[in-house]
Amino acid sequence: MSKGILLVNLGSPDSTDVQDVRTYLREFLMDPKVLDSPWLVRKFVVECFILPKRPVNSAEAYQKIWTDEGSPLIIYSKKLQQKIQNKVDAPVGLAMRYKNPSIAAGLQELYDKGVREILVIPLYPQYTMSTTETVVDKVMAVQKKKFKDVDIKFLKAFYNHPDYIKVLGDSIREKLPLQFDKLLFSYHGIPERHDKKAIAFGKRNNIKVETYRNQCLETSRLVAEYLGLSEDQYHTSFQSRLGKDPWIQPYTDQTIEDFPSQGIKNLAICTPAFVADCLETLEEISMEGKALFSKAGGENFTYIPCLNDRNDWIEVLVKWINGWLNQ
Ligand SMILES: C=CC1=C(C)c2cc3[nH]c(cc4nc(cc5[nH]c(cc1n2)c(C)c5CCC(=O)O)C(CCC(=O)O)=C4C)c(C)c3C=C
Ligand SMILES: [Fe+2]
Ligand SMILES: [Fe+2]
Repeated sequence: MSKGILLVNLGSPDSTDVQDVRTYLREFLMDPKVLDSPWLVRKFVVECFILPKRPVNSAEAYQKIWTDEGSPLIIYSKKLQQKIQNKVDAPVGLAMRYKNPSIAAGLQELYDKGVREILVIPLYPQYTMSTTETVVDKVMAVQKKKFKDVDIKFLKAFYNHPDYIKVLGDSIREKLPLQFDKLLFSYHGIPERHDKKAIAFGKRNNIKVETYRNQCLETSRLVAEYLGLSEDQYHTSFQSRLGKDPWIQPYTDQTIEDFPSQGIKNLAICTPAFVADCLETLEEISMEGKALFSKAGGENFTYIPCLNDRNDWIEVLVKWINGWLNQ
């Protein structure tokens, strides 16, 4: 049976127009694995409280990072796909969980090439319901509807995989200034409730489930160990919270604001929940985070880019893919 690969990332709006941002946010936030309240409550909250105003602010934020070629997240994901395609002997597709290119289109393209066995690679190092799980749900729903004769496997979360830790560590070492007071690992946050649900699921099914927060802490610990950093040289925090519910802590914005008063004036920051630079890294951290730090009295702020299309990252993905292709 012919094998193929589907890389899946989160997705971006089709353009920075408010209306395109609104449709993107509607699809994203109506996902029950993202806003996990009952459908009617979710619909009410999204349509009445979020969609009237947020798309205007989000569109403005997207305009700051958008390039002539489009959204950085999509551009880096396409580069990743092309570079991997040049190195593996099987079709490599690309899809986004929200908006375009859709998961249905990605699967269709592979199907049209005769592929009947697919390895889906959710481009998220850490597993949680709003990352890997929603990709699995969507792929399986489309498979059930349109591609019943296709066998699908998923790459596991790789937050602690030695190959990933090595490339992440190397990418950080290359950009880490000689003098820095703290290296901050800032991960996308999630509501605390999502981790509690994961724990409850583990207990019900008598299996060990690592919370998303613990996976993030473990990524930081392993990278720090790889780089030979002591505990007081690095810290972990969580960004991008939405709504009034408690999200996993500590929060990145508060952490950045508090650092200068603790004598941390030279800050380096990396964002390992994202394999590709995107709105959350380029605008929220590299621009807004830097401004917050400087306003609070910080002096030097170094943003360390995501893995994007680095050659060593491509080599790792190619190694994992070949491992599956040669099974
Ligand atoms: C990397 C992991 C991510 C997790 C976990 C995650 C959870 C999560 N996100 C929202 C709400 C929003 N996130 C937004 C942007 C965004 N989120 C991720 C990744 C994760 N999200 C990425 C890569 C991006 C950037 C996309 C891009 O086009 O560059 C946005 C949109 C922007 C905005 O309006 O702020 C929202 C909204 C929730 C509620 C959530 C967990 C429940
Ligand atoms: Fe998000
Ligand atoms: Fe954000």
